[in-house]
Order: sequence, then C-alpha cells, then structure tokens
Amino acid sequence: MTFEPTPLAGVYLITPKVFGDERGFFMETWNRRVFADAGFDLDFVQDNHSRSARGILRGMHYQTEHTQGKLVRVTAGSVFDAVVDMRRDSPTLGQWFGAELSAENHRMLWVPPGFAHGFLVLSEYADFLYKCTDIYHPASEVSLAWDDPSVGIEWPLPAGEAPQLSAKDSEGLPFDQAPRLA
Ligand SMILES: Cc1cn([C@H]2C[C@H](O)[C@@H](COP(=O)(O)OP(=O)(O)O[C@H]3O[C@@H](C)C(=O)[C@@H](O)[C@H]3O)O2)c(=O)[nH]c1=O
Repeated sequence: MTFEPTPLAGVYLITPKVFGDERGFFMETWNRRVFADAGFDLDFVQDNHSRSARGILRGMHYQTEHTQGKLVRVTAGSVFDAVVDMRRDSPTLGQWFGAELSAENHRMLWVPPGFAHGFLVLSEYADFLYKCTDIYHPASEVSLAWDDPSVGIEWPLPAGEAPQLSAKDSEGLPFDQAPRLA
C-alpha cells in the first residue's frame, strides 16, 4: 500500500498492493493497522456504494455537522474524482485536486473531513464505493456548485457537453456562499 500526498494537505492518493495470479487478483483495501502505521488513525462508521452511468456527476458534497472523512474507490469503470478544500483556516481554501480512480488502476483517495467531494463518471457506468468516518446527516448537507468559476475544477468533459446532475446538485451553492468547515 502506498500513500502519496497531494497538493492539498491531508488528501492522499492510496495505491493498494495487488497480488495477481491465474485466478485474478487479491488486494487489501482497508487494514486498520497498515493505515495507522502510515499515520491514518481512522474509525469508519458507514460504507456506501453507488452506481452511475457515463456523464453523471455527483457533487460537490459535504456536511457541516458530522463532517465525514471518506476513503473512496471504484470497482467497475472509471471516474474523475475531485475535492475542494473548505477548511476556513487552510492556506489552500478553495483549491481543488482531482484524479482518475478506476477498477483498473485500483487507486483510492483519502478525503479527510473539511473537503467537498464529487466525481464524474468517465466509463459506460461506474461502481463507486466509500467508507465514511461519520454518519449521513442530510440536515447539514451542502452541495457546492460543481462548476463554480472561482474554484475552476477542470472536469474532463467532452467539449460542449454538460454533466447530468441531481436536482439538488444543479442548485449547488457558489463557493463564496458555501459554509466553511473547521
Ligand atoms: C449519501 C447518502 C444518501 N442516502 C440516500 C438519500 C437519497 O434518497 C439517496 C441518494 O442520495 P444523494 O443524492 O445524496 O446521493 P449522492 O449524490 O451519491 O451523494 C453522495 O455523493 C458523493 C459525491 C459523496 O461524497 C457522498 O458523501 C454523498 O454525498 O440515498 C442515504 O440513505 N444515505 C447516505 O449516506
């Protein structure tokens, strides 16, 4: 398992060790001791799984109470996964980071509490799995506008194509109106 820092403090790209053989492959995707040895003392309370078709964008989501850390990965297809720093005292407040996560590259992203998170599906469909450090708390859920120009996430969308969004995400808050996190 390798833990690769990103330009946003606390956000890590994680690549599991994959053991391939004639049957297929095996990999550990979460191991409390291995993560603790790497400095991640995590306690997960919920696992989620969503499936989405090509061109669907879910995001950019966070909760102002019960703020969640998320360990995210893809088991079928590929996505462009993105985070935005919402930590009020962070030197990188408002900056984004994105990476392709796919069933082929086995990569995971550790998104600590304090970030808005979302993804765009690049394949015919994608299965997206994630572990959360806190509960779902819809009353404090925020959708930050995926296309806020002051954040400027470079989504790998075909020229002139718009993503498909939920009703909630099509009314995402502009960055300057979106609540900051601790
Ligand atoms: C997130 C979530 C949703 N739901 C329900 C509520 C709703 O009826 C249905 C779909 O919810 P949503 O539209 O919010 O699902 P979705 O847009 O997939 O929301 C997720 O997006 C990604 C990007 C994240 O980072 C997640 O934390 C989460 O916010 O599932 C739960 O029961 N538990 C949960 O933890």
